[in-house]
Amino acid sequence: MKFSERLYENVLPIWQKNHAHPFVQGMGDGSLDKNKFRFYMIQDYLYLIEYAKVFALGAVKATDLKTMGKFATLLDSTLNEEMELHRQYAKKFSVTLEELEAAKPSPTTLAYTHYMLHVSQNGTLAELVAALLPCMWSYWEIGKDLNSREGASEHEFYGEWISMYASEEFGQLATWCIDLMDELTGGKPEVELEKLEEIFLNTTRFEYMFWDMAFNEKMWPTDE
Ligand SMILES: Cc1ncc(CO)c(N)n1
Repeated sequence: MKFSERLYENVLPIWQKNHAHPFVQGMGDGSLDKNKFRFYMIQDYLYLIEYAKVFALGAVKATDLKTMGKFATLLDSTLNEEMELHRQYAKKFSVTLEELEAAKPSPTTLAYTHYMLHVSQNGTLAELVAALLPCMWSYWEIGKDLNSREGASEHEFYGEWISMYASEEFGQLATWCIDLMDELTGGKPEVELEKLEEIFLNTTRFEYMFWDMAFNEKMWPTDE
């Protein structure tokens, strides 16, 4: 069994919870409250600023030019394509770019991005890939799932989100990361694989928490 298949099997129950989450379901059937989506979009923008740095660190840790180039592509597509989607949504909500960048991260956004950056800065390239893989892979799975629903990708508001994450291009980037995970783990001892499994599980858990945070528009409980 490929290591990526083992990772997938391990977290499948959590991914099923992601797909069933009312935030995700609401994007699929178009019923999601736009204020919840607005909250999500701002937090996701802050998330992506930090996430992009993980790709930059991937380029630093890569040991060959091909891998380095691919991380550069991922960095570019995050900053200039994926975040452009968010900027377009922000426009629809009359949120300015200044407001977007000056927004404050929620505890979940802060915890998730700091965990990813901590692993990426202190760990091996395989650990960095284990941390970022659930992000790309689970969004692609959710995108494809929602895209398969009648009319979902044409929805006047959530259609663009669905089309981006279900796209061939996003899928190819996710597939590249899956293959890289398998390449980097070939012949690795079980103790190392278990460490990677735990990192993958942790960011998978954070993915679920991110949907939940957005649905509940959850900031610091101390400010409530
Ligand atoms: C929280 C989160 N995870 C993954 C992605 C996909 O890049 C995203 N945009 N946001």
